[in-house]
Amino acid sequence: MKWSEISIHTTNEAIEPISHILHEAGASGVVIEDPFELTKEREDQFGEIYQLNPDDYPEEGVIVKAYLPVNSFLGETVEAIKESINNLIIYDIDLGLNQVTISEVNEEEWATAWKKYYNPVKISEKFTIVPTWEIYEPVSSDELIIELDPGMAFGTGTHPTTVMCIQALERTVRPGDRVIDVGTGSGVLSIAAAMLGAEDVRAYDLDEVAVTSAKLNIKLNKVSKTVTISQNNLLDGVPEKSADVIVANILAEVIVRFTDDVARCVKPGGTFIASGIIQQKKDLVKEALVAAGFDIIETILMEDWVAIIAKRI
Ligand SMILES: C[S@@+](CC[C@H](N)C(=O)[O-])C[C@H]1O[C@@H](n2cnc3c(N)ncnc32)[C@H](O)[C@@H]1O
Repeated sequence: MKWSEISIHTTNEAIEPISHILHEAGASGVVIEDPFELTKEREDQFGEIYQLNPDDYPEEGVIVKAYLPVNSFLGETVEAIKESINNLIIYDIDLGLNQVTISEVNEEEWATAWKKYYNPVKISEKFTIVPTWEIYEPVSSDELIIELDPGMAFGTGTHPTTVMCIQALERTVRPGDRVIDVGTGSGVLSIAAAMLGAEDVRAYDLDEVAVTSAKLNIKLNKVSKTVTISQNNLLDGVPEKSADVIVANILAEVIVRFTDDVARCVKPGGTFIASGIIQQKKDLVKEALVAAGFDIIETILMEDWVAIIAKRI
């Protein structure tokens, strides 16, 4: 397996939570480079004094390093790590410089390096995800094919959090439904909803890169008549009771912050599909959903991730 090195220049205070985030993201092990180590005198096992190379250490703060497996969703893993680290500000943790770098390949090469690990993959009963640069012959006539080039946006369609959303959409969306996709990334969930017969799909993302990527993919999959993409913060400004189904593959911390808004925007009897939740945060999200007026219908697990299907009372 190939590994990519991720380094985060941060503070002593953030070592513990960042190490935790890296472990949760599947890092093989975490190394801390703290300049304090340079001031200690060390003896090796033969009694000789040895010195560390100061070039390996930052002048200020610490560097937390870890290795991540190179696979088709490496880009998504790195984006999720960055997002989780940025979220630590909510807990008043000083992140210092908060510089995240990926080594071995530079950022530009890295944006395309994952492509060779990204192949056509059947991710649910109906859907197969096909990268735009691959030639794919459908296996059956009722197979639904989503062609994707996520670029730098999250959403190759193969990440467990996305796969669970697509499987849940497949069981939930009925022809004629109005669907809202919060945090659309590459647009993959909106495309799936449109292909399942939704009449109107609104896709929102805060990130401009995601909006551009989603627009391209919507066009590519010929669902522009059904899907509208806008740059928007969560459900800000969305009219009440405007959706039969709302789907959000976003972090647990973000989901709990906007469950009341989801309850406002979904019709009574409508469905909320929440994903991007790590196992440990499952109960936190369930409690927030129940408090906002939802019944929990189903909890789906895939690897360390959880998706929750909830119905508006
Ligand atoms: C985990 S990705 C999911 C992408 C895609 N929906 C999927 O399932 O593969 C989360 C997306 O949410 C977006 N996002 C994060 N915070 C947001 C916010 N406050 N409002 C809208 N979008 C947000 C990110 O830019 C990112 O594209």
